[in-house]
Amino acid sequence: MIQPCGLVLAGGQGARMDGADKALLPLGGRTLLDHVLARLAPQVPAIAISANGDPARFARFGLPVLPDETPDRPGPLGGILAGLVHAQQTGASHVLTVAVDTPFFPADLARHLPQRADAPLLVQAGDDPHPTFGLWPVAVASDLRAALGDGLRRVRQVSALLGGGMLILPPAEPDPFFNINTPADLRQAEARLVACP
Ligand SMILES: Nc1nc2c(ncn2[C@@H]2O[C@H](COP(=O)(O)OP(=O)(O)OP(=O)(O)O)[C@@H](O)[C@H]2O)c(=O)[nH]1
Repeated sequence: MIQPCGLVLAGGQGARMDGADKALLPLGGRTLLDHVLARLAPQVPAIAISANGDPARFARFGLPVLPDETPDRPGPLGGILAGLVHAQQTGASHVLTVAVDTPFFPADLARHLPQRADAPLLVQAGDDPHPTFGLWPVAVASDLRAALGDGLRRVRQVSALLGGGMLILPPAEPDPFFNINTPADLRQAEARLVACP
């Protein structure tokens, strides 16, 4: 059975959130990163945080903070590549990525992982793809680096290039993959927490 290293994608510009560091935004008295780590920790043997900038802001979490491998090219792929390099160094075979702005993601996500995966598998719930959630074999690190060097930026595009597929989950209500991009999304998430604490 695959025992992936968990990787929280926590970089980005937060442009739709007025430039806020989304990982540290408060939701129900805890940060988004607290929520996501609490969901992920029971599902994987180890976790790292993927983000550029000063790692000291995440010091209290006591986890490795990985700068993007390609900081000059924004987007999750540079973070995923950093996660693959880190996982390789720790002896893990795969990385399971989750997005810090998606605090209600399934608490049983890892239960849906296959017995083996030689190419990336991106999560899809029903008909909706969620490419920041995925299972990546560390063996694709050099091909991913090459794809980034060729200027590719979209997770789905690169996954397809690497022979990847989809990890299909059943759709659920309320949507576990509701993600927080704007102040209005954050208010909606607060209301959801109040309705189902
Ligand atoms: N490590 C890393 N993660 C990223 C980067 N860009 C986005 N992410 C993460 O990928 C997920 C989806 O990010 P988006 O909402 O598309 O982008 P964003 O930059 O956070 O927000 P916007 O600027 O409003 O688009 C979030 O979990 C982000 O933290 C990046 O350059 N590096």
